[in-house]
Amino acid sequence: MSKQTPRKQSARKRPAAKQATSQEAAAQQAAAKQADAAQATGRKTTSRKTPATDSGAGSAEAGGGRVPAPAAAPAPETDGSPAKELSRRRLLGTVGAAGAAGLVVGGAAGAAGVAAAGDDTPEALTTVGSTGVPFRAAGGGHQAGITTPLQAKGHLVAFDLVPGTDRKAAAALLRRWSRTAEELMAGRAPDADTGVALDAGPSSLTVTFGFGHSFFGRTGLTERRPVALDPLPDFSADALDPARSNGDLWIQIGADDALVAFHALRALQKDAAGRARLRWQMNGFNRTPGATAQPMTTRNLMGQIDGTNNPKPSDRDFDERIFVGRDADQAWMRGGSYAVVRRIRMLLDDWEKRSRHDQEKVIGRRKDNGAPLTGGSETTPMRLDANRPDGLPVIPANAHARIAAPESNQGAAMLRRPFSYHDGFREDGAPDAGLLFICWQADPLRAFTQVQRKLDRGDALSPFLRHEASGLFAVPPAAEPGDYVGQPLLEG
Ligand SMILES: C=CC1=C(C)c2cc3[nH]c(cc4nc(cc5[nH]c(cc1n2)c(C)c5CCC(=O)O)C(CCC(=O)O)=C4C)c(C)c3C=C
Ligand SMILES: [Fe+2]
Repeated sequence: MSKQTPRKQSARKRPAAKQATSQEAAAQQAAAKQADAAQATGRKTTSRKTPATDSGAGSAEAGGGRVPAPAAAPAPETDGSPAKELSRRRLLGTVGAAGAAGLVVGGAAGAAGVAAAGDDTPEALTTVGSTGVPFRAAGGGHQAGITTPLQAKGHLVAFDLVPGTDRKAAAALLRRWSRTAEELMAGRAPDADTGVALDAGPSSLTVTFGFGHSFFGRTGLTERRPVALDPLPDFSADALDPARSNGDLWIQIGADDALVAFHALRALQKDAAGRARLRWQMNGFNRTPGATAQPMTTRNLMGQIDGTNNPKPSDRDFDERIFVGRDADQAWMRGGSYAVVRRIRMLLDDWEKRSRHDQEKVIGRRKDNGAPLTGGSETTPMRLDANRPDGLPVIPANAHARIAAPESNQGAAMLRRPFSYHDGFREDGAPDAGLLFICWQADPLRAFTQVQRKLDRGDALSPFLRHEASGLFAVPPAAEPGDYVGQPLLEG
């Protein structure tokens, strides 16, 4: 990894003499300067309003998309073409993606903030908070949270319907959840708000809804259950906890602010009262946008750059691989995707005892910059056929990246969009930490199951992992204007 440049601290310091001014004057001065800085950078000055006071501007359909970066300078490694730049930034988890929007916007805002503030006013360091993602998409568009850049904080939560919740009651729940998600993603407070996120903007919040296999039996919709939701097979390395696996309904929440993410989790849980009961919940995190000197692919808790060879939205076959096509057996899933969720604990005590050289052979890529062991940079394709002078492959035969690659799996590909997790320490002192592995695909049998079967037969990474929980969810397309998520299933 390239060395990071030291962060600028200047805008945060206040000279002692100025601190002595009256609180009121200081507050007025700060407000005026923040308004100036916000005007200069195009940021919203306040963003979270109660529905009663909000005029409706900024609703998800009407401009609730990403707040554009003022004169967004292209990130350093761009190839310049606007289309490629857009797909590069939109691409989650890959170079320039996870924090791209935040970093570019933040960079511009930070610079303007320092210039406008002089040296006595605390300024927002970035505009991460003002970035919004639309909830709705017309014409069978995808739900947010699939191709959205990775966020810094995530919650995964599964619910089971309570006895007596029939199809009609389930529909009412999805309608209520959709309304709440739309409000929150636009930076507005939902009904009976707790106030937890009052001062924050939408912070790239996404709320993504999915249906589990058991949902269909409970609601009398078994004929509408897609074949692709058939349970995943058992794998030899599984040590799954059924209580933390599957579920009737699944929600993925992601945001670049922990309070915004928790606020959404709590609001959605309260919405479910009387209709669905929490089954399991997991908390995850990723790099904070702007934490690295330049946008780069995130790292996992083993220290590897993780997400490099994800399919890219600019790939010819991206949609076909990741999203359900027009010929799907269930029309309500067209434009949707299937999420496989695995809680994978990392045996970090064992892993960290290995030399960097050994760790690199386990993956087949360098740890510092993610480049394949066959050379080049992170984005250089792996040369799986390259041999060392002694005739052995440069990328070992059991290297994780070799075994998982589409070339080794009849072209199978999935979009990996994980969160790391850390739930304290186990009795033996080992961290209870790892990856909330989430992957998206049009057909789980041909993507996740195909690849996991292969890994399960003995890739070099598996001895350092324990799969502890699992779920498979059908994630329908985004709600059309006026609809709620899953309406074509529940009312079709
Ligand atoms: C069944 C699918 C996969 C599981 C489960 C999985 C777990 C897992 N992976 C890493 C770390 C890395 N994986 C990398 C690449 C990679 N992994 C999968 C699939 C699964 N990984 C695929 C399809 C690929 C891409 C292969 C390719 O086309 O080259 C890498 C290399 C960098 C990258 O491309 O992302 C790392 C590192 C961990 C730590 C883990 C479980 C905790
Ligand atoms: Fe992997």
